Amino acid sequence: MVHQDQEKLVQVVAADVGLVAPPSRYVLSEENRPTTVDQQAKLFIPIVDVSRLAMPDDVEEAAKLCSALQSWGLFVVTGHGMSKEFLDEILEATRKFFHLPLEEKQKCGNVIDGVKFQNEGYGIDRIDSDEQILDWCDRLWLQLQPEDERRLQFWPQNLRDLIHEYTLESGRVTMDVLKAMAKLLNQEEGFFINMVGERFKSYSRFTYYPPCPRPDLVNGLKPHTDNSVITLLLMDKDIGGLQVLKDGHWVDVPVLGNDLLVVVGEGMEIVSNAIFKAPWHRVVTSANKERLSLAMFYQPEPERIIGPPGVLVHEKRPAMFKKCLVQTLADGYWDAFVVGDRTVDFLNVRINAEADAELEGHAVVANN
Ligand SMILES: O=C(O)CCC(=O)C(=O)O
Ligand SMILES: [Fe+2]
Repeated sequence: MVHQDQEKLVQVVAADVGLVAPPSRYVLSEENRPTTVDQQAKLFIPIVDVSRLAMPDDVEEAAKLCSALQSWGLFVVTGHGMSKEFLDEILEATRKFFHLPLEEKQKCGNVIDGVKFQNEGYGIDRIDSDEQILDWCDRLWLQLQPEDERRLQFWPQNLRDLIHEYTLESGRVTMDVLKAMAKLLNQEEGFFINMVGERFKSYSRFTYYPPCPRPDLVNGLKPHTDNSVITLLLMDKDIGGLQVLKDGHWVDVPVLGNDLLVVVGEGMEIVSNAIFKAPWHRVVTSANKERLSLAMFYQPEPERIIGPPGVLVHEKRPAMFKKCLVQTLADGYWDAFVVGDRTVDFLNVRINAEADAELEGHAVVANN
């Protein structure tokens, strides 16, 4: 059975004209409210031109990538080769989908026959208990790759061709980033790509954040790290909301226009032996504007066992994680997400946490 509130769309809750405050199910306890931000740091969010990363002699761009990954775990991507028109079309089609009548959207619903919850499809994230504080967002979650495993019945008609094309384009950008990250570690460019395997999985999460009468009381999306090797994020061009935790302070990620954002996921943290770290991030809402985002998550083949590779393990940097089946990480992610934990901690995959803390800022990377 699913939780009784599992089919309660936030968009429907938010549409109540008399609503002056969110229902208690969404209200965070005082200490967890998203009220404090570091106003200065956002000016320093790193920017990397992916088209330059492919140039073997572009030492400057590789150095920027290196510093971005080590200090933030995310960076703004320019030079990705996707046109403004194409990205606008995706965002517009996404907006159109979320503005469809509820019955239309529910044709892609993620609660099957009122009794079974699944990740794939349109709805809200999984509810496990009455105590769980819910996020102020609805989302459409789709599996994109491998292509022969797509379940098109969950793909909205108006988005199908666009999603297909965007999968190809964002896959290209992701592979370029993975190649450049491998080179930073003095490995050949296929190092991470081979680790994810040919039949790697990719998923999209289209998230819709309705306006909230009291943004100070709720999470648009709770603090989390991503279940991916890397995530490629396309965000609303009109309004910000994403925040990243940097050195213990929440920092606003600015509106990026046509630029994308790469976020390191926990999978990368494991396969880089914690040289690259997955940042905590969250989304805050606005009182008068809706917001959209589209995240693409890349994960290794589910039957693979991943762990820190031998070449990145040595006396000074012992293995920071146990070996783990990718499918176990993927399943554990949702249990961890519900309680606001990281998967590697929730599943006890982390070892050598102390060694990791000591090595902070002393990662071994190439200086080419
Ligand atoms: O809405 C956003 O900007 C971020 C979404 C996100 O973090 C996610 O989908 O994992
Ligand atoms: Fe995320």
